[in-house]
Amino acid sequence: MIRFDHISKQYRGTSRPALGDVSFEAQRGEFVFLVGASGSGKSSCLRLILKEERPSKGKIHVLGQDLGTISSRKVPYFRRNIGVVFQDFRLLPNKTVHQNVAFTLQVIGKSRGYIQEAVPDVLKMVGLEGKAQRMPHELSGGEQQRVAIARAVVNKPQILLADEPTGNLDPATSAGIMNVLERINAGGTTIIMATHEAMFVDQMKKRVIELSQGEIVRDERHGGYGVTAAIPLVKPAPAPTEPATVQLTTGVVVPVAAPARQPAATPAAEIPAAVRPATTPAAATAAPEPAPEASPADGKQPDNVRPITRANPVAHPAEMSLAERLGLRANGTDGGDYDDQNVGPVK
Ligand SMILES: Nc1ncnc2c1ncn2[C@@H]1O[C@H](COP(=O)(O)OP(=O)(O)OP(=O)(O)O)[C@@H](O)[C@H]1O
Repeated sequence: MIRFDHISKQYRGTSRPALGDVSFEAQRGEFVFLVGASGSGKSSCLRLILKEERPSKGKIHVLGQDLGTISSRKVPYFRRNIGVVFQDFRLLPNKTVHQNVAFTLQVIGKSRGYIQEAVPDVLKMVGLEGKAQRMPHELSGGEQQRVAIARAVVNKPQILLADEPTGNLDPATSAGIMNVLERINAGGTTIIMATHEAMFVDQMKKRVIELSQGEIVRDERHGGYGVTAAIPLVKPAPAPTEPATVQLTTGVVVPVAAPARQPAATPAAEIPAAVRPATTPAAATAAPEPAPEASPADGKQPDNVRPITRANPVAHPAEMSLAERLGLRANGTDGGDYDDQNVGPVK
């Protein structure tokens, strides 16, 4: 389904490769965690699978196609088989939940009737029934991510790529998102997820590929997070006397109140605003699945929020629109009626 054969990737202007001689194969229906320290090459792998980047060496096959042979004109068609979810949700802020999800289907030319049926179905699946007419700013961070997941899978892609989808969310909200992803995977969708979430990786016992400085250092069938991939939290959550838990659909019970990683010495107040999360997720309370998270009514920043910790923040080309990144339109083509440039976190 996805095969990397001796892939190296060196970005222009850099002195060392982001990926060096990476080979792996993911089978249909697998759930694969990509773990590794910041800058180890996880996002680069996802971008290569999506053909957003080209390898410097080696061959990549996705869904039976050699990506090197797909012309730029055909890339949007290729990407229709791949859903993508980002850490920062990337919803269209001026469109309702329904319109955000319908967007995927409109761009690929589905009929109004099809869209009217498909969107409520997928919103129900992600636990957002009754929220179709809300605007993104009226949703909690977890709910916004559910919208983004609904948008990614409404087209029933064979592969879902998730780049730190819980990176801006507190543990309880993240557990809800992981449940949604597990359900999608149980339906047969292959999921490749880059993450720093030690807790879920440890509990879910899925395949784990660990990268270190662009090389695969571990590929375990039912692995855990490991020690080398850890990055610190901004601020430790208060230690509960009796940890709250959330049960994943696999039956795994995950503690939600305690942080999975080692706390950092830096207090939250000292973290510059620029590296704080762009959203204000709901408080870390154990909510029964699949109830979506409550919106943070008081506007207070929860204690156990992680910053967007990128050692080398790399922006995607500014000129690349949402539709292009979602694989719905060829790079640089006309935006048509879709106002898709104005994307990003809405809180
Ligand atoms: N477009 C780019 N241009 C130059 N260097 C890049 C580019 N994209 C990534 N890199 C570099 O490649 C390396 C791997 O980056 P990548 O984003 O794949 O890591 P990552 O494991 O996803 O990190 P994080 O956990 O922080 O998201 C880093 O050294 C990064 O600086």
